[in-house]
Amino acid sequence: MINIVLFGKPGAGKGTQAEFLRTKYNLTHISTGDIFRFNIKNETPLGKEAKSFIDKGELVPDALTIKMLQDEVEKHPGTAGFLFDGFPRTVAQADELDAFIISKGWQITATIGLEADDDVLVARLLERGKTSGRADDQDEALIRNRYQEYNEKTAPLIEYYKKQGKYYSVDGIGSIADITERLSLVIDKLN
Ligand SMILES: Nc1ncnc2c1ncn2[C@@H]1O[C@H](COP(=O)(O)OP(=O)(O)O)[C@@H](O)[C@H]1O
Repeated sequence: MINIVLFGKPGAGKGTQAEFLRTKYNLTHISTGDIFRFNIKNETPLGKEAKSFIDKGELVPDALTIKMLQDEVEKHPGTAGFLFDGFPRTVAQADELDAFIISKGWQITATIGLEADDDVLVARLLERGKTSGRADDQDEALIRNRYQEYNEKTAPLIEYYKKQGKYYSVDGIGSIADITERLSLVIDKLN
């Protein structure tokens, strides 16, 4: 069992890289952003609740997000491991994830942060917004708000995982293939 948290600011490339890593290491990919978007599209009660926060560039409240994550994990018994993408995003979520994973007799193997400058990332998001249909990528004010949320609530997780000796940083600037290679180098050394 190998459980990896893919970490990074909005636009850092988590989703793109998760696609490759999922296949390469046979992991179950859980993207909280994708699950929220799926629920919003299908107008489920969870989607309706999450939408009001996402539309403002705010984080969805912890209780809702944590419950959703746990439900998703429970859907995959017998998996070789999980690739968490977009979760945890707050210290409370990280605490809950630790407790939940430990209650299953597992552990978080590593947190890998994809690092890049804000200017590069904002440009990437605006570019993505032209084709993704994601409203939160089309408005620079919303993007800035997501960075503020990141800086206040998510950035402290770097120290959180460093203290546990589980934080690995990877340069997120370069070709997609180069970055996959950098991530693979980290993952291959874990076992
Ligand atoms: N773990 C989480 N906790 C709270 N809100 C979340 C979480 N994951 C996703 N969201 C919400 O869904 C939005 C989109 O998520 P995601 O696609 O992962 O974003 P990004 O491209 O900004 O990294 C976030 O801006 C946030 O509102």
